[in-house]
Amino acid sequence: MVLASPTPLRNEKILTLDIPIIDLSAERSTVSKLIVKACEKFGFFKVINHGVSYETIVKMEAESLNFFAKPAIEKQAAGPPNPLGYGCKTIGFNGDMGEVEYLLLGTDPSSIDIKSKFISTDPKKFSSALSGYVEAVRDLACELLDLMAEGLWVQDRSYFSRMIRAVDSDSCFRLNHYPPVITKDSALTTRVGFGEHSDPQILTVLRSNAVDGLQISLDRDVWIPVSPDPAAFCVNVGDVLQAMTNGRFVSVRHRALSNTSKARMSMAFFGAPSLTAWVSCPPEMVTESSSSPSLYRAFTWAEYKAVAYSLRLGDSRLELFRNCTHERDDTIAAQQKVA
Ligand SMILES: C=C1C[C@]23C[C@@]1(O)CC[C@H]2[C@@]12CC[C@H](O)[C@@](C)(C(=O)O1)[C@H]2[C@@H]3C(=O)O
Ligand SMILES: O=C(O)CCC(=O)C(=O)O
Ligand SMILES: [Fe+2]
Repeated sequence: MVLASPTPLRNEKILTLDIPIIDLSAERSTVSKLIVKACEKFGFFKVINHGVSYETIVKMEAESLNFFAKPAIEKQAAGPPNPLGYGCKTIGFNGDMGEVEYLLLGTDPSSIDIKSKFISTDPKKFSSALSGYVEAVRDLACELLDLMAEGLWVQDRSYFSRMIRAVDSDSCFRLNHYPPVITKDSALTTRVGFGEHSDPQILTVLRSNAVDGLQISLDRDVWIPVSPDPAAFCVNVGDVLQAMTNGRFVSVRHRALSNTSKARMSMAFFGAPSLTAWVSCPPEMVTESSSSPSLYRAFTWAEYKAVAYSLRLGDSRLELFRNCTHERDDTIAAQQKVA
């Protein structure tokens, strides 16, 4: 397997080891065990033979390419990202910046139809490509969540997937475009496209073109490049799934660096609960005795989302929901010091 070897940023180490690749056409109980292992160890894995058709993917990719190729003034008509819409370089509302432009979109049919008018000169074509893609990756996300429930011996197999399937689920979709970094002396430079963060939702399903840039961090200042594979989906555990598995699955910090010569494009589906849904563990994940006490207090997705949006991209938010008050107070104090 060919592994990406980008230039490390200052004081950082790069580890060349790839995340697990899981073949979804293999035997179900084997697949579910492998997924659980990957979510515990890396919080990330790739899936192949995932069942999403090539046609669905290329249609969406073509729409994304068309949009980002437009003149800046036309792209701005789909902005600003408050929080949905087109954004360039600014990420969120608290001063984060990156070498990226993006479109953040809702996944419900009415929001897709409304926004498409500002995105494409053929809104029907855009909204059909987007709804087809979103439906396919949502189904994939739900299938993966059911496999996780099976691997964790959670009796209610749709405990996790039901949240994403809800008609009022707050799932969203993001198209990212990282333009090539052009320097006068054509020297090799690495820039941060999308800074270090964890995803707040349940599960992220990401597909990128063949340009590298995605990296994950299991230890501070140590980065593992994820080699790009346009035929696979890269899947990662979000904060809410970490909470719902009582910390067994890890929501791992990741970032995207921009490559010097080629543009990276990624498309990410973030599967989320509905705003009013309560986030809590299935009974199998918690024991009253000391072996697995409940690590996080129950919260609604609306509450968690509000906290996420009030913080910086790289802030640790799930810590603020821990049942152990001392650690939580320490995190708040440390974050207030930095701000
Ligand atoms: C700085 C921020 C951008 C973000 C909202 C936040 O306040 C913290 C989480 C960020 C993130 C990361 C994953 C997704 O790309 C995203 C859409 C999300 O739900 O949380 C972004 C948010 C964003 O870009 O608005
Ligand atoms: O572009 C990528 O590969 C990463 C994007 C990402 O992490 C995000 O959109 O949350
Ligand atoms: Fe992310």
